[in-house]
Amino acid sequence: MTAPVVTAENLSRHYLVGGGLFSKPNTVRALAEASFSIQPGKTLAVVGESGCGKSTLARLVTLIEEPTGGALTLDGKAATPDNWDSLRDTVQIVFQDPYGSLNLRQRVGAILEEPLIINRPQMSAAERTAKAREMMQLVGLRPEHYDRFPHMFSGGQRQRIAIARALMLEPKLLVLDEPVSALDLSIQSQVLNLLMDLQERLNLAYLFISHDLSVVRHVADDLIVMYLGRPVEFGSRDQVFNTPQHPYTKALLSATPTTEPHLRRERIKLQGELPSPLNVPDGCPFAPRCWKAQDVCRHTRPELVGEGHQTACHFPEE
Ligand SMILES: Nc1ncnc2c1ncn2[C@@H]1O[C@H](COP(=O)(O)OP(=O)(O)OP(=O)(O)O)[C@@H](O)[C@H]1O
Repeated sequence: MTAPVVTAENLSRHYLVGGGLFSKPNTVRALAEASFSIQPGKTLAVVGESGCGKSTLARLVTLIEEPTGGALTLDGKAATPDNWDSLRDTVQIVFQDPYGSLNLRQRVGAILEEPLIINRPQMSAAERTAKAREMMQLVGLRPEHYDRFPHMFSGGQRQRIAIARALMLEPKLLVLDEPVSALDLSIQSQVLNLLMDLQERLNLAYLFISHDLSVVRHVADDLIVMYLGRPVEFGSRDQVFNTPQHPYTKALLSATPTTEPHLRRERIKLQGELPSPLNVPDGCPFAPRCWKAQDVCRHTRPELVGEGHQTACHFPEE
């Protein structure tokens, strides 16, 4: 088995908010104890409702923020702030909104070449241009697009520019943070197909963050389901979609439209609101909304257990 491109062990991030002269700050537990690894050429999807910690995880893996706990290994090297600069080429990110993530005053050529100017100062202008043109072709942009501005493109094409920019430094891992959520449904599948094609050609590892399980079903090899900053289920795509073990996963899947009869489920309507990450329940974080919850769930937090397919639940589905 080849070495994973990224390994996270109990990766955690909390934030201190509020507080003042006479009051202590509160702790927001944005991400707690996330563990996973991704092999070259494979996709790990992270799913969950808004606020469950997906973007926090993306920021930690792309070395934008430091974890407050746990360890991250990129390309076989422990990632600590001391060596972040040497690891930045390994991982790049594509954001949800290509309009917001591209500099609208720059032409496509300049957008693509900027990472090389910063990170490959030894490269000549001609080499940078050649690389930009190569990446444009790889993502399906035409040569004449090199001199155009982002506002002259459709949403799908802008996301192609963002993907090309992310590939300029030849990363081994792409963090895709809701990469198709802002696109029309008809364009989503084009961009997803492009991403899958690039993965195969370049043997890229993907950390694919999404709230949309129907998108995830197309792209994921493995899946982490997050709830209130914690992984509650982990498994292969087939394990999680065909035999979900955590009640929260079942509820999410029941709300996902599918054309496959064997995956259709009776709709489970979750009661109550997602609790605040400022006030995470003592026991299982899902207990206040869970129809199976017993006393033990309200007092003892279940660990993620299992061989391969793992669940953090005292009463998992059989
Ligand atoms: N810098 C910060 N300071 C304080 N709290 C934060 C900070 N960043 C994130 N949080 C909180 O951490 C929790 C997780 O946020 P995060 O953005 O990771 O969730 P998410 O799953 O990506 O949600 P969304 O899909 O809405 O972006 C949220 O409750 C958020 O308010």
